[in-house]
Amino acid sequence: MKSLYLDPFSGVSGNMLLGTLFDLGLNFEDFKRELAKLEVTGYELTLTKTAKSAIKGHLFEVTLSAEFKGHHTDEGAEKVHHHGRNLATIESIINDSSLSESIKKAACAVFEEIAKAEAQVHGKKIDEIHFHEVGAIDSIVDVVGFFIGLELLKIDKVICGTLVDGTGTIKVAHGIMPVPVPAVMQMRINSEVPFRQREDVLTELVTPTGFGIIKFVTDTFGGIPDNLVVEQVGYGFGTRETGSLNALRGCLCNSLLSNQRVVQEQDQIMLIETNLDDVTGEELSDATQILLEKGAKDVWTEPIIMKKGRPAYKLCLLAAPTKSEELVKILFEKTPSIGVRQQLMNRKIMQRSVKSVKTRFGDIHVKYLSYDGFSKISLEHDELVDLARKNKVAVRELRNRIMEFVQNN
Ligand SMILES: O=C([S-])c1cc(C(=O)S)c[n+]([C@@H]2O[C@H](COP(=O)(O)O)[C@@H](O)[C@H]2O)c1
Ligand code: NI
Repeated sequence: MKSLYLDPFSGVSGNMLLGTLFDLGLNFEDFKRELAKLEVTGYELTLTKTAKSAIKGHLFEVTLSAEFKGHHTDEGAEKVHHHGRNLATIESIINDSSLSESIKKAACAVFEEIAKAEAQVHGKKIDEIHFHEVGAIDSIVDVVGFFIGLELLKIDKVICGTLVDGTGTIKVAHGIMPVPVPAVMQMRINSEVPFRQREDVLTELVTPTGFGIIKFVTDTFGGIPDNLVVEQVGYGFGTRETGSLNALRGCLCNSLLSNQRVVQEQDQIMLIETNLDDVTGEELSDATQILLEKGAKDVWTEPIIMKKGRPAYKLCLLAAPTKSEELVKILFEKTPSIGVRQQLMNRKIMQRSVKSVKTRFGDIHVKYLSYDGFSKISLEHDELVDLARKNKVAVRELRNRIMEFVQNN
């Protein structure tokens, strides 16, 4: 399970997102080959490996080819909105391509989000919003390109920290706009995207394209979860001069499972419990999901009968003691609970190391476990199920075959 952690300490834009993916190893040639499936012409891509504030990273830029440059002028707002490509045109360019269905769906959803915001801001209908020539090509490359990048890098999940914008105003083709720019402010309505502004940076750090992508693609907002190991760090530069490092930092993370080695045979764990007689099934499921995402080692519910014969649930979770405060807060926020019980427990655990093993059915993570002279192995179940499906074999049979292979090699 590969996750991309984004740290937008200096905001986010389409080219910063792509620069970051290139710095994390996205291959430029593979990227261009995939992007060509859009069959859009009139642009050139530049990827520069450079350093800013002595930090090395990648700068990704989209420029219009000479024949298109001639047509672009600094038009007024009305003209900008009546020339170029509207949402429907952009969606048909994407949907008529031979890109994967998931890229098409994701890119269209982001364009729809941005166009809706622009329509609201400018008081127009969504189909009246036209991305002018530069903006259209640039945005198509950035939005579609980002999802191509995620697919090529085989990223399963995106986690993002707080978006940091500047303050003040910026000058665009049709006037002066406040920062955060209107389309970004519009997309922030009822969104969970964490956002703050730097008073010392008097320009835009979060662009509509950057915000639209982050809002759609992010699975979880917050810090890097405890169960992830950072395996690679990359920087994608922005083009604005901000007076400090203008970059987006990305970290490729893997679940601890991939390179975990636990040597101690005992530790301490916190058991947190709360009894709930007024919770809905929806709230319970939501709370369970969030607690797991935020680092609980396990979360489960037990049916109980409470005072006055009330059928109820006990929501229980196990967590590292250092995580308990954060998780208790989530329990209070996400359920009707007004009190929780905590017990610090001694835990016995098997020593373990995890290795990726190549088998003729495919790669699988194997856990090697030992305790006081006794040892055993176990296979990562989700991967086993995937391999069973791919190889059209029953899970049980595949487990036996892989276990036999691992034990004999
Ligand atoms: O051209 C228009 S209508 C326009 C609207 C807005 C609003 O917020 S509304 C913002 N901008 C600025 O244009 C550039 C390009 O943005 P991308 O997201 O395409 O990179 C950026 O500075 C926007 O804030 C233009
Ligand atoms: Ni606009």
